[in-house]
Amino acid sequence: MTDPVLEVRGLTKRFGALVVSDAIDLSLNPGEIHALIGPNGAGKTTLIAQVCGMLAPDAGRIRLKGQDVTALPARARARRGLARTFQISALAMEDTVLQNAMLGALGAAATPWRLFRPVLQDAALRATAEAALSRVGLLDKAAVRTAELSHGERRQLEVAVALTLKPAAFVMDEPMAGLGAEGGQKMTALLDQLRHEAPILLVEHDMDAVFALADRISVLVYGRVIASGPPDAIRADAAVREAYLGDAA
Ligand SMILES: Nc1ncnc2c1ncn2[C@@H]1O[C@H](COP(=O)(O)OP(=O)(O)OP(=O)(O)O)[C@@H](O)[C@H]1O
Repeated sequence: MTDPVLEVRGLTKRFGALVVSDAIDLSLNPGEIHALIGPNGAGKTTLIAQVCGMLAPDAGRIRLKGQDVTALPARARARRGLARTFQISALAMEDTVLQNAMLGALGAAATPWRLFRPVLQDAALRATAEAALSRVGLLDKAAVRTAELSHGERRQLEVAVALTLKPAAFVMDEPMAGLGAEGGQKMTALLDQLRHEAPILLVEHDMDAVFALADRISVLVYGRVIASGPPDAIRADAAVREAYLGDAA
């Protein structure tokens, strides 16, 4: 069996008496989209925050590419290839699409001497940025000011910036939020392709997208994973239907 790219074992987090992550086990394998679903307040955001290093767990371990990263801050995890998108948008609206992608690529290549060079003339950075833009279908907008992009296009650009980091794993927080039907379809098609670049841990409320995309789904209720498996098994799971999906599945 292939080793998981990302592995969570026994992750536990309490806020006072409230157990928000209750001994959670979770893995992300190469090439897969693993969706994390659950009702509001189930603890998805808190779990993701611990995985990415914004919040320290009370107990448990997190491994990235086999290395224990539990004690590392978010930036160090990002440098090791954990790419989080969508929750925090860091796009510079006055810069062009290409400039945003190049600044992302610069972060990935971060060596201090680069700061003394005219960054935007750096051919290697430019090539990395253009490849990422092409991957998400935005290369024809490279010269456009980011403020002029549609909401959906900005989301595509956020994916491109994450791609310039040459990620080992993506953590995506509600990529479909705020996208209309057309934007949602585009994003679904993009994620479908991206899983081959790096596996995706996907938190998403849009059940159509989740069931269309996920190789595996884990269902979180009151901080516990109550079921984990392929979409068909989750759809048929009596406990999941009762706790969460209702008639939606
Ligand atoms: N800093 C905090 N202090 C105390 N309680 C918190 C804190 N952060 C979150 N919680 C509580 O932990 C629980 C889980 O919240 P979390 O935001 O992780 O759920 P979620 O599944 O992401 O929900 P949603 O789908 O609405 O985003 C909630 O009951 C929330 O009120």
